[in-house]
Amino acid sequence: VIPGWFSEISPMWPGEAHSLKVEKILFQGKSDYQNVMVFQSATYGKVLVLDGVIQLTERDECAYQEMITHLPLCSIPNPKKVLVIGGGDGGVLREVARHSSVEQIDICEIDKMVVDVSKQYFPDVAVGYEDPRVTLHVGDGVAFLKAVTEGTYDAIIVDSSDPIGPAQELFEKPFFHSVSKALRPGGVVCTQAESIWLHMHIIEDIVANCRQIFKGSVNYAWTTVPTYPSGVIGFMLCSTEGPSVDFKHPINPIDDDADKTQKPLKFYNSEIHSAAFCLPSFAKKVIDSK
Ligand SMILES: NCCCCCc1nc2ccccc2[nH]1
Repeated sequence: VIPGWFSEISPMWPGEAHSLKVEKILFQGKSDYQNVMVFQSATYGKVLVLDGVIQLTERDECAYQEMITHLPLCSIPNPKKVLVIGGGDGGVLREVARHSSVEQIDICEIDKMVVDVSKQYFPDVAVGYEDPRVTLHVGDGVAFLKAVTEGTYDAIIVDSSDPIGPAQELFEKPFFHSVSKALRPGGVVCTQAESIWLHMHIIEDIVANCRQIFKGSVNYAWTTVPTYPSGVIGFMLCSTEGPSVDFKHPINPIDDDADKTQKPLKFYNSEIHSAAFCLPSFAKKVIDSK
């Protein structure tokens, strides 16, 4: 360990580790589910770390939060009821709130400490909780979805950490099945779907499961997030049988929809929406063949 530096060492990305220069450790705790740490970095603002894995930094969180939210919500007309699984930092809530058609935002986060730490150290991210449409459920997303009435939601966003730890079940087939049942016909789901450089096997399994369960569209998109391993992270976009969804061409462009009281978008726009679905050949070969 180099003094003054945090290195993201994990068996999920063997032989490599992204490092950030640490100015000051601001919080360290252990919840019922994971170790939670916040530190002030030298160049990426404050950083949230769960079990040694970087979850967000103030400097680049906009890329991930905006893409995971607007890729699904800009692909359907008038989303009204939205569910967020995970995402305890509140950043996805902040982005969902930009859509004036949305009437109800439910969030189910398993770890209360993540919510409390985000509100204390990342106010510009946790601002999402202030929207009156938001209801927070602290609990396991798997159990929450089992209790949801069929066809309730227009969109579900699964903002999970990685498959090692509390989020493991959110990458498995039964969970995708319960997501499908909770969505209306032509409803959409967007999940955190790892890195094409590091996790092609995980992605292969997710795509195969999604194609079996979601009878609408199934697409993989990706974006750049400098502080995630390999500097990229992907998203699984799926729709249920019903009114067709073309994820690659946004029909509900947020560019002008943005609510004036909120800060402008830093990353997402309709061009980068379409570009996100362009894949390198090694990934296309696996994803399009499943
Ligand atoms: N190794 C890539 C990890 C991606 C993590 C995405 C993410 N960031 C989060 C912050 C708080 C709660 C859930 C979260 N999920």
